[in-house]
Amino acid sequence: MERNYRLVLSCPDRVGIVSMVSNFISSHGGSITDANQHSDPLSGYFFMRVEIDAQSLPFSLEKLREAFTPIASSFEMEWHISDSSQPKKVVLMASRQSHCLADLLYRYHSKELFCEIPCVISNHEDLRSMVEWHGIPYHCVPVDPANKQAHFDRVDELINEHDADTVVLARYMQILPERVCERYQHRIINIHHSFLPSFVGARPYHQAYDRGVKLIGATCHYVTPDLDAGPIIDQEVTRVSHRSLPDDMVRLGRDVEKLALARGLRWHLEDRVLVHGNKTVVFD
Ligand SMILES: Nc1nc2c(c(=O)[nH]1)N[C@@H](CN(C=O)c1ccc(C(=O)N[C@@H](CCC(=O)O)C(=O)O)cc1)CN2
Repeated sequence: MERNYRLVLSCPDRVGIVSMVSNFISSHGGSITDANQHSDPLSGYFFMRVEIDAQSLPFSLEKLREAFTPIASSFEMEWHISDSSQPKKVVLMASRQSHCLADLLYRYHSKELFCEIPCVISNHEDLRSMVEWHGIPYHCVPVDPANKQAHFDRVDELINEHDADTVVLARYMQILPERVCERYQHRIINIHHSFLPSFVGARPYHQAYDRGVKLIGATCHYVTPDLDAGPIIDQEVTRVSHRSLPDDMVRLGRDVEKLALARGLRWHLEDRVLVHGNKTVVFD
């Protein structure tokens, strides 16, 4: 597999950004293998993602970062450069529902998702055997409703111990405290089982049934302290009708939840998601 450096940036829009970035790369003999850009007319912000063939540059990733820093500063860029050959460490979290976790474990096991999964954390024992079949450590951290803090302290400790780049809530059904959300800002991904912003919170399919909707959906989003209100990464919908009872919606919803979560995680792993305010630009 070819090794690329991924330069991702956002900054106030102005003439000359693309020219400056491409000239910087070509001046060092770098070869651009993929490039995306977006200029947002309402925010006046510019977004760019460039893949550079690592072998075409005469220096290391660290030297590339050093050389790019003055250019980034001159354009007031928020930016980062990652190495496609380095897998991100992804801690998965779940509760009792298995479909999203099983789907991600399958995609990992079949090497569809390029990442490391150092462990799975759950507040229930139900999913241990499935996870350990994949050779992945399983940490059951029960929740005491009278002392949820202890659960979150242990979760935070485990995430830190495993040096996670990313945390995925695969139908994990506890509301994370603000300090955890802030520590891993834009690195905790959740799958909400509704087409947000409709039906925030618990039991969205029952809310959808009561409302008589003709579409149900799932939303993959970054987690913020405000429940199910974080930047949306991806969504998927499917049709329902008056014949669909809540259990039918739960069954139909599983497929769209899996699809939206897997797509959203892949784009995150490939550094294709840029966050600006409470929205995203996704260079898919
Ligand atoms: N800080 C955040 N935490 C979580 C988010 C989020 O956006 N911000 N998303 C949820 C996932 N979720 C829906 O997708 C969700 C999870 C849990 C609940 C809820 O009401 N949980 C109850 C306890 C339920 C139980 O014990 O079985 C609660 O926490 O009091 C609503 C929506 C994940 N976390």
